[in-house]
Amino acid sequence: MDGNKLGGAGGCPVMHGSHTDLEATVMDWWPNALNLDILHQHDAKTNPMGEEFDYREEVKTLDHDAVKKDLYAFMTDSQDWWPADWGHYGGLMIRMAWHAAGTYRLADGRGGGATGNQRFAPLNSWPDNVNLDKARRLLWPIKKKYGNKLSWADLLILAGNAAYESMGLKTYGFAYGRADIWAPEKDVYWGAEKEWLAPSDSRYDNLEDPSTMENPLAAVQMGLIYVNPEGVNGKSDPLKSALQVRETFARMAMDDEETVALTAGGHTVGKCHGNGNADVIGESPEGAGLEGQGLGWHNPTGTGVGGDTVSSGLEGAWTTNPTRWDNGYFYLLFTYDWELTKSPAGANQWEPVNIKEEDKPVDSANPSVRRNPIMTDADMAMKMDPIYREISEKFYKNPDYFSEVFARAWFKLTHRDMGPKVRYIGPEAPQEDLIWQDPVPAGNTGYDVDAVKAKIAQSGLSMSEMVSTAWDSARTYRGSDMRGGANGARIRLAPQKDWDGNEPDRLAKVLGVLEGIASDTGASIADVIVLAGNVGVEQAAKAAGFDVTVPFSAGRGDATDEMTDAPSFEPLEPIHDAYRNWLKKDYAVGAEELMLDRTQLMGLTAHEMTVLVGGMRAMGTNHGGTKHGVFTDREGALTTDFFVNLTDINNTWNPVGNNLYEIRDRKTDAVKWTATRVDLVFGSNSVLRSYAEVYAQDDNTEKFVKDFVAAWTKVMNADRFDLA
Ligand code: HEM
Repeated sequence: MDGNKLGGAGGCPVMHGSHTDLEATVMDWWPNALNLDILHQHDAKTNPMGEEFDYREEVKTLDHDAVKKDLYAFMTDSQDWWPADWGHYGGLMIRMAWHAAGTYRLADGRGGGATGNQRFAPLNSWPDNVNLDKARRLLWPIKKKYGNKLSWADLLILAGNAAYESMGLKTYGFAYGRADIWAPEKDVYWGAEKEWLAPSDSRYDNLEDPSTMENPLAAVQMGLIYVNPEGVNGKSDPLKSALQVRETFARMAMDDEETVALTAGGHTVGKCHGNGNADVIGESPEGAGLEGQGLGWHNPTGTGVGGDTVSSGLEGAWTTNPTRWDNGYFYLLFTYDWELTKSPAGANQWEPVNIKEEDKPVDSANPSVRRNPIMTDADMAMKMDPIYREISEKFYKNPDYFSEVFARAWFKLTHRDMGPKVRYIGPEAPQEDLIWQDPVPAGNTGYDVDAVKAKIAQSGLSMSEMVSTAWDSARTYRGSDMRGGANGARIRLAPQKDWDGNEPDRLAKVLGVLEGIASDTGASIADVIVLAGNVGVEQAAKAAGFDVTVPFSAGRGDATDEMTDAPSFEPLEPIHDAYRNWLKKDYAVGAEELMLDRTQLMGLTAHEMTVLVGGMRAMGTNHGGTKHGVFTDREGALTTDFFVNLTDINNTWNPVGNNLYEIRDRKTDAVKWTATRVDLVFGSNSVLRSYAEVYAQDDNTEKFVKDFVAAWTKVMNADRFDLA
């Protein structure tokens, strides 16, 4: 091994000559291995605050009024090292907040502004985030002043809100509660390209049809937040841009009206920066030298800042008064014809024909000069696409309506990934129920839990029916945007009730019984579903010789169809745990990756996933009505048989097609059981096998039952933010 691989022959005792191998990981040698690391990111070891620190409690002691006052003053306190355009940092702060929130995508709930991930790679160095490093650094004195009481994640969004307010918009509200992460995320898939801004083509089956973009991606090119401002693959054509804008915003759960409001409202203030040569700009923060101290994109030409700034490469403001919230965007868009031109940096942009001198904005650094306003290709789409045009005209005619729609869409953009309203903290958190928050009414807590459990036990439902229904109800939860879960009992409603993976006929029968018990006892259906699962688990533990009571807290509520934005629940369908693939008989190679992905979204560790799968197999709760994967002759007992049989050296494992395996006795060749591909991963992957071995050991059955009950309880309560 080359002992100097980390940096040559310098005298630094810490890094040079280190024997730590930072380059070749297991994943590099065996790229098809399961990357369990995604389950263990944001480990306590990366967190400098320690486990006792609870940001969500700490932020309640923050002096909100003082922070707001400081932020308003900050907006017009221009610093020489990065001067504010027109003496106002509003545009820059809003772009920063939008880029923090705008990475959110509905398909997997990942991305978004709830973690402060913009501080880390790759986002801190994305080509689309050029010079947002300056925006965050400008905010450092405020962050420093309020310290642990104010996370970066909250501050980035709050700064965007304060910027709008200081320019005259009445915002819809703001909620605190975004705890910072302390290391780059490992689980977010941003695309397979190895080159920044590689052409869009590889992301789409058909570039002409934006709906064919690879899921869960939402941005059209690697390193962009959404679409290319110069047009599809940099080729100007507003109608084609419109199609991409529509698809990418839909993937963030925004409809056409919200999309027009956001684009127009975003570009009502601030400007594009491209007054120079984009080719000479230095490395991004992650690649820049130590002397950059975390800042990148050094611009060696002119002053390199202020009027000489190069960010996107486009140059100019969209409106006549770019530091004021007004209707100027639509005024200019509709008053003038626009022609395609080039910015000083050579980027495509649109400029007005024969614009009146007084409609031109003044130069951002020199108020004695007026400059042409500009539009990006996406802005032109707001006028050229017939659907967008109709909405734009409506906004143009009714500025108050525009302001109202924008304020709500901005709130949704910046809060959607925070989960239910009960998680909002602070005096500006709006009280109104909004459908995208997945509202659930408070549930009854004053009923007799033991009486409900007794009725369930006597109902004639099988253990498998009880456990499967509770699991199916809870497993939609994902920690990436805190949606789904057992609360609300949305498994009774479309679309969940019709998902193949929920076996609609069985589900309807089980729900019929459980709904009857709910109405007899006053418990919510959501609670009864979970209690039924708990009864099943307790019975299974008893059959294995253990008396356990699964912890339970009452109070889940029952949502209605009117409270459910059905289309936005579709992405929660559990294809990721491979059940649907299984039912559709295309049980793909790679099902274990899908299971891993789901496990991560549910917030479970590899160890919890192992005990849950082992326990579910022991209880015979397979989906699809099959018996595949039941590794036990004692079905229905919460034993460690899954692990014992999986690790038994007297067994052989033989593929029998469609990713099924027969388990045979090595000596007699008799078939003992059948398993799925996902089951076998727990015996073949070296890490998962090490966990399986723990439970296969003779003395660890009691530990297994205890660990299973803990993991089960975690899943059933993952969405109970009201208990926090
Ligand atoms: C339709 C998709 C969008 C495209 C293609 C787009 C494109 C751009 C580009 C090229 C810039 C110039 C960056 C620079 O050179 O400094 C920019 C700036 C900006 N964008 Fe967007 N944008 C989009 C949507 C939005 C949205 C939804 C918002 C907020 C709601 C927003 C807010 C801003 C702001 C405030 C600036 C000005 C930054 C400054 O003054 O420094 N944009 N945008």
